[in-house]
Amino acid sequence: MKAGKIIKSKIKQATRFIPALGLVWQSSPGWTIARIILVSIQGILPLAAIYLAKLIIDTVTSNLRAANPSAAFDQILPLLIIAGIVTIIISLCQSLTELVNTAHSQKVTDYMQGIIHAKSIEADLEYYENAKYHDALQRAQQEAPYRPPQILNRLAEAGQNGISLVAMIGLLLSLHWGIIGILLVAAIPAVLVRMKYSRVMYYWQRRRTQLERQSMYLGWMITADQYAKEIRLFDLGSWFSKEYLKIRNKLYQERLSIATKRSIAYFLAQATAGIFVFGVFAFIIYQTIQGILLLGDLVLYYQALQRGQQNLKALLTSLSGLYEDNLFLANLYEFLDLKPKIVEPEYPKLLPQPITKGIIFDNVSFQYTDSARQALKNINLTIKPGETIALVGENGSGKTTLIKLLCRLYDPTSGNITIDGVDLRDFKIADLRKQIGVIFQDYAKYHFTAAENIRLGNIDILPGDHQIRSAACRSGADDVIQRLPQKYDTILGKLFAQGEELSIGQWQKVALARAFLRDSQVIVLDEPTSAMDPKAEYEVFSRFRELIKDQAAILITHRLSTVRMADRIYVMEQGSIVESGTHSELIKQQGKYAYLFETQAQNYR
Ligand SMILES: Nc1ncnc2c1ncn2[C@@H]1O[C@H](COP(=O)(O)OP(=O)(O)OP(=O)(O)O)[C@@H](O)[C@H]1O
Repeated sequence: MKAGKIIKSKIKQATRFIPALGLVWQSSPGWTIARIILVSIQGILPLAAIYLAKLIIDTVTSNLRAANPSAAFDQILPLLIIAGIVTIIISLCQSLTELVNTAHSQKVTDYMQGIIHAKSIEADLEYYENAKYHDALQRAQQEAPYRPPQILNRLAEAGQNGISLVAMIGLLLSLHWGIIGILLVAAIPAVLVRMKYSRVMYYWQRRRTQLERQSMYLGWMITADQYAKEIRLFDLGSWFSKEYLKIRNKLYQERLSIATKRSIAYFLAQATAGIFVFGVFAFIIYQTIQGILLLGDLVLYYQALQRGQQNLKALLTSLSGLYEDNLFLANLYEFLDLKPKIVEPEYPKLLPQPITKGIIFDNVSFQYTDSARQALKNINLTIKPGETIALVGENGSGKTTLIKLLCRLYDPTSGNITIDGVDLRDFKIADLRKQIGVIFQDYAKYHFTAAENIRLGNIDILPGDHQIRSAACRSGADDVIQRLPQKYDTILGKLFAQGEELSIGQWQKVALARAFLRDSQVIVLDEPTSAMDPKAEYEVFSRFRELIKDQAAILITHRLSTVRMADRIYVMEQGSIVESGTHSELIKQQGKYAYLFETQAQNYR
């Protein structure tokens, strides 16, 4: 049983390249066929060229002292014409190959990128917070664009060289059977060297992915706009650059050491092969001098030997390259085989519209993978339809984590979350997320137009829809946008031409408009006004109920003055809810909330 499993997994490993060919085919069937046809023609035509050369030389030799030279030339002329045509076709195929390869490569690259994008979108948020995922993604991105088409090329080359080789072997067998053995023995050491160093490189690359990523990270920081201010003010540029070079140098030394050993081993293998082949050359020349072979035969065998050796070398190179590709394809499949833990239910239930009883957290606990502590402990919490609740608590107390669970970015480790009595895990993920409009404190800044920035909150509405402006009016973003040169058509951020940079508070107003646009039953705002000026913040919170219409709302904020209007306030501490009630109830309790509120209020007196 165990042996059977091992054999099965070995076969799976050895045939990894087959699905990769499927990917190449799917990327562009037309270009794939064109590539195969060209490669096949290029495999056969050189044989024809050699054979024509032999025919021409033999005809010339037999007519050397012909009585009628022009008749002899007439005999040779058709052969010359055919040889010329073959040469032209070979050149044509070479040019077409360049064209086909350029077009096909782009198709495959884009197709593979599409697959990686789809997988990245499907992946759980947890993966993005995990270094191993980033390693796998980096390796997959390295291999995806070129390994699959390379496999196709290698197979085609192997086929091409295989065809030529069979013909050459046929020829050389008529000379001496031992020559084939010599050719094989001569070529094998180089193949073994190549296979060995493919493995060494593969495992080295896997070990070093993280270091490669660290260097990329440093390189990115040096060039990214987010870091430009601090790098200049703290004078970090040269230090980052030095760290970057230190890592690159380490990688360079290690890679060079492997490459040097590989070159030496490869040279020794090739030199051995060369000595064998020269022995065979000597044998052919000796036979010709002895008069056993004709001059045409000498040329034929000489070329057949040379070509045969080249073909065999190329064939074995393709096969060992295939071995290498097969090995490195594991990097791609490792990424493509990642399975999301947040899965769709087999029989999804309809999400209630409207929600009547509410959302209930029932004894929910949660621990991040690889973390020693529980981020949430026995959370019990209710959000009734149309109600506004507030979560307050110190940094790291678990507020954002609670929201991540509500949106099923993670599932609870124990306990459950229900909507009208149905577990969140029983709804289609998209249906659930459609009903929750969330803006996290690290909201996205899209370098698109202002209108698109808001519309991304609900891409089901049309680009020119009046709801975009009305959401902007509710968040205070309209005033900002009206002052931009192209108003709602102005590109935000400085990444693209004619882009206009906003202040942090202005970006936040745009993000808030995105949340208002979402046609959801629940709105979750994680520090929605942290960067806004007091006037803007006042405008949002004094009209909050009106702004969110009949949505249920969850507010996370450290500014306790803004949570007074909440129907219920939950105070969190180290993953637990330690107090809950209305503002006045909590003030009366004289507990944690009252203390925090008093402390903040004192600062304003
Ligand atoms: N992806 C993660 N992996 C592991 N631990 C995490 C992860 N995200 C957060 N944590 C930990 O979980 C705890 C709760 O974090 P959370 O972000 O929910 O806090 P918060 O109350 O929202 O804090 P803040 O007020 O600073 O936004 C913290 O101790 C944090 O270190």
